Amino acid sequence: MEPELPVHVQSSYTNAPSPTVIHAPQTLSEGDTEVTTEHEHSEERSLAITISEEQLYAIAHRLSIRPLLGSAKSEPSGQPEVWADGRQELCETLHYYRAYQGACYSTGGFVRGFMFDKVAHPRDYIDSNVVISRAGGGLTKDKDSGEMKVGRDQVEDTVAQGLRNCMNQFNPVVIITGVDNPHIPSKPPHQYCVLDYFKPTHIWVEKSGRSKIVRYRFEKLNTKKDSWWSPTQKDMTDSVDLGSLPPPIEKACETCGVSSPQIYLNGWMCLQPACMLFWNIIASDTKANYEPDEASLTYDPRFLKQKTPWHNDDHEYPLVSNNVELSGHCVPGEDTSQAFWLGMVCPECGRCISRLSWMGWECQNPACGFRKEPTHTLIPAVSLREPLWPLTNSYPLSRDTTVPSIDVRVSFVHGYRINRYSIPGITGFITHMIANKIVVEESGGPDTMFEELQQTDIGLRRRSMPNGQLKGPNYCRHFAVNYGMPYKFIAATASQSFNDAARPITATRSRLNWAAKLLLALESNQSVDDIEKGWKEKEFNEVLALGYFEQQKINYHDDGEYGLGPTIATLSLGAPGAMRIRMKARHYHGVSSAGVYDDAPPLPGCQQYAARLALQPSLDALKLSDSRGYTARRKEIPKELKLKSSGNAKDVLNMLLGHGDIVVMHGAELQRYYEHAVEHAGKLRFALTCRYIDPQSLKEADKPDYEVGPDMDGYDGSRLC
Ligand SMILES: O=C(O)CCC(=O)C(=O)O
Repeated sequence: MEPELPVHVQSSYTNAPSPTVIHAPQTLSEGDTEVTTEHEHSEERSLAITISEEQLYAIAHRLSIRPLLGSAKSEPSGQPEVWADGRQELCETLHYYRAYQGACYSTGGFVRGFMFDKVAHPRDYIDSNVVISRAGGGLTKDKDSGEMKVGRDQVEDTVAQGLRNCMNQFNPVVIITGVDNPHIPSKPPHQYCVLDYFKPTHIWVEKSGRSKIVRYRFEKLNTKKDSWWSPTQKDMTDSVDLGSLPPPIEKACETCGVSSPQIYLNGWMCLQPACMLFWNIIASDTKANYEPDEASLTYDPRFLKQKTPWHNDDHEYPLVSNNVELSGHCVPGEDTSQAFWLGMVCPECGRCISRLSWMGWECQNPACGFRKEPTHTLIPAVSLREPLWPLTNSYPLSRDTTVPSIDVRVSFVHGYRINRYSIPGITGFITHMIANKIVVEESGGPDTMFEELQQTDIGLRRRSMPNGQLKGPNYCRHFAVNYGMPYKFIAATASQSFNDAARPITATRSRLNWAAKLLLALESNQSVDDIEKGWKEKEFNEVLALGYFEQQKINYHDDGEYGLGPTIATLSLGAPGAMRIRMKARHYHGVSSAGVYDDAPPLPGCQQYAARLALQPSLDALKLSDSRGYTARRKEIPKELKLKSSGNAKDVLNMLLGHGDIVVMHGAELQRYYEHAVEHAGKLRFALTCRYIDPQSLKEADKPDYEVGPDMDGYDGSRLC
């Protein structure tokens, strides 16, 4: 049976300090004795509102009717001003929601935004103006039903404290709904839709099953504005205006003396979790106390529909973040600052758009063609000079730091200081070639390359990560483009031919071929010419160019994919980057995430090195003689040696990569056991890395449809003395 359409209960009882106009709810008769409130205003008729319990139940019933739920929900009456199809684009774009995980985003002690999606509590509630939700966390999967159930007691945490700060200081928070939110009254048109600013009004503790849960109530800040999410086919929840009913009952507990509001019509309960009477109703006749039957709990409409006055009621705060407007002055670094790679809200369709292209934003909504390409102001290479570390024609000073076990050998060749590092237990080396003034100012060298890369579109884009954990598309943070042999680096990168490449790409290939030969010659006490022949056969045939705006970085990774040559070289251009090297967690701890001992030989510097080294021969022997015993032993060792599997190894080497510096890593073991990460503190940096990729290692489908010819640039460092 279709529910009867409600009579609208209109306007405006509030507990506001300002004079209040009361209109009696038309459905309610006067003269009942249950609840009576009196309000006066000089020009309004003084009126006593009385509501019987029966009438309250009738209203509560209407408020709880949701005629259409699930896929049958009605369309929303409006469209969200801001929306997103993925979590990353949402969090990169909105200043009030940067929580990649979890429901709440808070910063500096204040909650800024909440996302309510699939995981909801049955007593959660959303209408056009009020949201009631359970605090996040503490849910576990029920073994039988597979449903998420409350598994442990919740207590007020930092989120609740952040909400209390908002309540005390009148900071509204933004609420966002996910498409799977079961309580949103209409069908959200997109994966994530921003509702509006809300006032947190109440935080309290209840019981659900055997556990305590923390709950929040929010009220829309600007009730004059239409709520786009109210359904076109009106439901009953909006039949009562906020503040049109008498205020909720508030009572002090006989036992603990603390006051609590009445949330449910079933009866008043003390909401102090430490009180003996917590979550107990006291029967009016017998005075016996009892816990309510959860299924029968019915919101008290006076609690639900109260209006909480705030000084900034009905104020408008922006839902759109980051307009990314340039100042109008030509400021180097302005258009590569953080704001210029964060997302922007499409001014045409409201979608949060991540900046995926080096050139600018392109709205990914197929129905919208919006693009924005800010003008780039050149960052001159001379502006990279650091006054406290003057660049001279002498051999540069080093700013690299290591742990004591790392061996460093220093030499000075062709205008570079060459810091050669070796790591105990690892065959191979890491070399940092630190450029002096002659190197960076060489004609066509680093200074020119840095400026050319800013003036040419080399095809840099943020690449998608197919195995990302976030809902919707996932992208690397930095921009990348690959030239020459195709290389799958974290994310698949469409490659381009050297034939069409901008000069800095081919010049880098040639310079890094020379640098690698130089270092290998130094290693083996040979001349570069001696090295030449062997090298030429497997010279670098790929350049991966990475571009980083302010605050973009590359996290720890290795370059040890199948088919790569043993030598990898990177030219760093622009802002100085910090390259950090550490042992991979698996080798450091010696334990897989499943708690099984990793049988790779231990390396100096790992957890329990001596003990692990001592047991290695017997483990190796067991592996050959008794595979069952070997498997069992690998499960025992972590407990026996008390190996922890959490956390990461400390960095063993930290190199400060200046403009024009080169890093060469040589040796497969280095990539197998160690990983590296780079971040920089400036406005713009490029890293151009060369590898040899064995064409035979590529699947037929991955082979390029162009020829990757030899390095013809012939750079030989001869202009560097
Ligand atoms: O210098 C950089 O930015 C890092 C380059 C890098 O690690 C890589 O291309 O694998």
